[in-house]
Amino acid sequence: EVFTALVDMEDLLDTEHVLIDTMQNYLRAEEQKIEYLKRYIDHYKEQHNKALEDPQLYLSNPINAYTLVKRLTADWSQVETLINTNVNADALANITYFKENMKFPGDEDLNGAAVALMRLQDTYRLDTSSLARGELNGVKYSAELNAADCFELGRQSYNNGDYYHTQLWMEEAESRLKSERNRTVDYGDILEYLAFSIYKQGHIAQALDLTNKLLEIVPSHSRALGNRLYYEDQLKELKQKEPLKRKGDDGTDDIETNGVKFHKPNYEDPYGRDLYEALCRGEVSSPIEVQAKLKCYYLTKNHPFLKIAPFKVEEAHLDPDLFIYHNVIADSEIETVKRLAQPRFQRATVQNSETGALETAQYRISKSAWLKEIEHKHVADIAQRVADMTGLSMETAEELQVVNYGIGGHYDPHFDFARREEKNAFKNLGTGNRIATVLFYMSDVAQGGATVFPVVKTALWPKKGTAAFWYNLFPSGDGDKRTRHAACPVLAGSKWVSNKWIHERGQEFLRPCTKERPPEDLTA
Ligand SMILES: O=C(O)CCC(=O)C(=O)O
Ligand SMILES: [Fe+2]
Repeated sequence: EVFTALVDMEDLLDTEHVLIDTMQNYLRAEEQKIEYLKRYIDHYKEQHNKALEDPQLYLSNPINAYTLVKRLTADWSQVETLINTNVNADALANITYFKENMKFPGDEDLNGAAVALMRLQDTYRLDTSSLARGELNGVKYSAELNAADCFELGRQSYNNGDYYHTQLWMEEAESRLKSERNRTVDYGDILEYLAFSIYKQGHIAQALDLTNKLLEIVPSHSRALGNRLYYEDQLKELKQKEPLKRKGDDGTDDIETNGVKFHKPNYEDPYGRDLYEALCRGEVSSPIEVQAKLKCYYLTKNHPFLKIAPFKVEEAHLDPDLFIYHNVIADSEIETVKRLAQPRFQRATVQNSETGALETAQYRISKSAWLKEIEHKHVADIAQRVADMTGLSMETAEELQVVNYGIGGHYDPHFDFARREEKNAFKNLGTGNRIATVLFYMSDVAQGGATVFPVVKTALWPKKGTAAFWYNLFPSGDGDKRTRHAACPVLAGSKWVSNKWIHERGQEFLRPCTKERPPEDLTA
């Protein structure tokens, strides 16, 4: 699939270019064919009308007698040949060839791109109409969506069983359709999807109203007729039951009405979705007393060279410590890393915590590749810099991972270390767990794409050339649950990062371990 990384999408523009050319050539050939046929018919008509003025006189002329026969034999066979010429055969052959030889998105891509849009809509609370106008948080980026585009987004959501977004997008399609002079989609189709998605969310009376509206337009619509009876029956049944049921007294925050859940956001649960999304929107931060203790400083230890060119370090959180290093990767290094990684990009995988197998998942959408130090001086320099930044040994560190996130690309909250109960691949490496993470930001991101730490309510915003650094483990070797973090969906722009995962072995003297165990509720 191509939608998972923005760089791969660039190839699609080449594909589109070729398709436009093909279409244009085809159209030109069709037009020429029509042009020839028109010329023949003009000629036929002219001669025919002349003959009709005085048929006998016309035919008494041997030339005319001859041309009449010719028109109906030789000329006519040329007309037939022309009519039979398949100008589209060439075009079709071309298209088949391109489909095999160029990068073409498939249904999976269309679905992935639609799901990504829905994720953005939810995370960033984008209102459907603004999105349809091509606006993201008040910034206009693109052309508008027409009714058919909105309808397709609704249809994709419907196929995914996501009736909430089906309703939003079908309603948008309906409102857009009203102002379209050349209607791009059938109103009846919209109503049908709308009615069913509303029914699926538990609003039977409303679904019935919409179905009746559809039947006013298409009285013989057989599915609608069937649905009307069904909805009427359901309503009768429901009337006999208790109409309202309130949940929420049992400790959950969801209120239920006729089987439909209304969600009341909870920004206090560090493992909940609401806090994560609020952090992505930049609406939540750590308490002001916590922020007041944060400092910026120059780091000069770890390497003699740092006395001359120290690292600029900014504390983003203390205990657990999260550091930002400014200007630690050069543009030229970034270019090298991107250039080497891109041809090797694979859809990023995650480890199944039960089986230990690597697999793709909806909760991590990006493309990634791994680079070895021997491949390029710049890759080796970056590893050395990580050693200088952290004071840790790179002996057992993983290769440099390079990542690009596409439309709505993200990585849901996770730990970088392997938890106690996890079957993990690190065991076989014999290098211990991932003691620390260094994450380089290799691009600015226009909107979205923060790295967020819900437990400590901290968001790091990507800035090209900076890097984040934190320890995943306590000195005891226990995983620090407070380091749980996520990559928020990219709303606009392209996000490139690379990371170096540093392992335990080799750090015994650099970060001595302690026997003292942290409290049980902070470890995993
Ligand atoms: O891209 C980011 O901001 C974070 C990525 C991350 O957490 C990871 O790759 O483990
Ligand atoms: Fe991570």
